[in-house]
Amino acid sequence: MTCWALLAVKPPHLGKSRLASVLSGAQRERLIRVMLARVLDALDAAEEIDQIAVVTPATELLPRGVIALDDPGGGLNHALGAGRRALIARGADEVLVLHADLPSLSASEIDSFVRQGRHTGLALAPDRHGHGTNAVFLAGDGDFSFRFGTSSFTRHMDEAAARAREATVINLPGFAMDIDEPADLQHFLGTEGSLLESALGTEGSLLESPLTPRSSTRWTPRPRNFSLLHAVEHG
Ligand SMILES: Nc1nc2c(ncn2[C@@H]2O[C@H](COP(=O)(O)OP(=O)(O)OP(=O)(O)O)[C@@H](O)[C@H]2O)c(=O)[nH]1
Ligand SMILES: O=C(O)[C@H](O)COP(=O)(O)O
Repeated sequence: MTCWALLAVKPPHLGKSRLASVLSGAQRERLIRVMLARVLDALDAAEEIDQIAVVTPATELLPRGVIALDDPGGGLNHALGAGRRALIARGADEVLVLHADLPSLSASEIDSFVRQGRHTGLALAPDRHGHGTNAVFLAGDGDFSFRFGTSSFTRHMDEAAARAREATVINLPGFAMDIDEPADLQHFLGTEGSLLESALGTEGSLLESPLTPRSSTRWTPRPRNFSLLHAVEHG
């Protein structure tokens, strides 16, 4: 059984536009790079993942050993569909499609997702709101059209039903917490940040002020004891 992970990443200067109200362009690019690196590290450490491929024109983002796939154009769903077919042609028995903006995803969660997904051969990870989809596990080479975009979780469930496939819905914290909107970043800081503060014995200090829109006061991440923000601020 060969399981490939498949991601899609557009050029970083075009990404995370919904965070433009709280992060500068340079900060958004660094956030994209840091989150991608975290996801790739977790995939690398996962026992159930044999290979990793990324559909992207930004091959400079990828560490050695990660396969870059050409982006055929036509948007995310088309890119992932083409990527999955390319992996099946290379011998993949299973493909785990996941997003690159899951900063708290762990190797053990990836293993758990794949193992649970094998029960029905199709698994979906909803985001924490239950609206988006952050990962899709597919066993075999049966057709499945990716439906990322607005209300993608419902649309993926509909796609499963249309294909007469039973979807296993898996809720794991690292798969649920993607960073799309300023509120997601705030939420992430409120969980991971406070955990870190607790470990450092500095409870309460990291979150004393909420994210502030850049239009009024430029939000300056305080990187003191939070590695993700440190990387976003300092590269
Ligand atoms: N290769 C490739 N990746 C894409 C494409 N569209 C989106 N992506 C990637 O798919 C993931 C989800 O995409 P989006 O939610 O549209 O973009 P985002 O950068 O996360 O955020 P916004 O700009 O705020 O929408 C991100 O990793 C994107 O880089 C595409 O056409 N080609
Ligand atoms: O379908 C979705 O859930 C989104 O398009 C996925 O991308 P995002 O969570 O990064 O917006």
